[in-house]
Amino acid sequence: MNISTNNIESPIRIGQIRYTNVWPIFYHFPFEFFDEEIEFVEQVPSDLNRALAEGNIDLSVISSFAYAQHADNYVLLPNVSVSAHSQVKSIFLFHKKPLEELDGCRIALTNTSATSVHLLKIILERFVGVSPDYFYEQPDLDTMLQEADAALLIGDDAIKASWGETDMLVTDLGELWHHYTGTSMTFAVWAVRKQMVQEQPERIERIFHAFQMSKELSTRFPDEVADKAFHRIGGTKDFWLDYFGNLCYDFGPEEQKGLLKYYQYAYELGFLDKPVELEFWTHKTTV
Ligand SMILES: C=C(O[C@@H]1C=C(C(=O)O)C=C[C@H]1O)C(=O)O
Repeated sequence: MNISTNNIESPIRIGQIRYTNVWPIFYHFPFEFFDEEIEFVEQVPSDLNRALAEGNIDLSVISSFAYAQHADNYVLLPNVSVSAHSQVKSIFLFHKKPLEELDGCRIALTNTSATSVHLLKIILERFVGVSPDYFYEQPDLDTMLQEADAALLIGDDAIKASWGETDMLVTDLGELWHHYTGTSMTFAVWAVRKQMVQEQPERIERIFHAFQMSKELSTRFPDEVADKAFHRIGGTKDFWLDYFGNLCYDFGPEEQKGLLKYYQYAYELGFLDKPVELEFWTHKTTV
């Protein structure tokens, strides 16, 4: 398909999460076909969630929880997500005591997340049966644990903290969710403001295909992305091959089922105002 064009509209502002987990979807993005039509904004998930809600960006990878909060205003790009069928390997609770003993204890939550903080609350309240006191903090493990019995980190902060010496218990939230529900978990989705779909349908279609192209190339040639991660972030190339290979970037029926289960629990526990359905962009989308 031809994804280049000439036009005079203002650029579409696209949000990119500042963590390695999204690299496969951005690494081979064909910027050369877009020239000055798009602008990339790189931030942590909580900032992108806010920027998309406020209309400061038009299309973004965001926390799946943030999609649920604004589902009326967004459509989802199909066939792309950041999901895990069990272990996610970059969303960890570091804790000084077993989960069952965290009732009434203080838990520090990274201020960069929306999905994982609610996932933790759902799991602890609904499945483990404890009610800790939560507070938000910058993602620095040492500082967090000075004031808390447990700390939740996501993304590269979690990966780097897991490489350090720690006498803590370390729990992978993707694995724990799978243990209790038997389903996968979707942490991030690609959402577009409906207004943008209405104003620039043709560009959204080309951007969708560009992301799909990047995803396909990264899957076919995993070495390149793993190599870049190894040089930029550290660890070993094998670590990153395993990390990217373990994450699921699809958004098919299985991943949707897991996410809808999460939304249902979030609604039942009062974290969401109303039940949520998934609405996908198609090239025929009208709003
Ligand atoms: C897999 C991850 O998924 C992420 C978790 C998010 C959240 O908790 O809100 C948001 C986007 C993703 O970056 C990760 O950060 O490690």
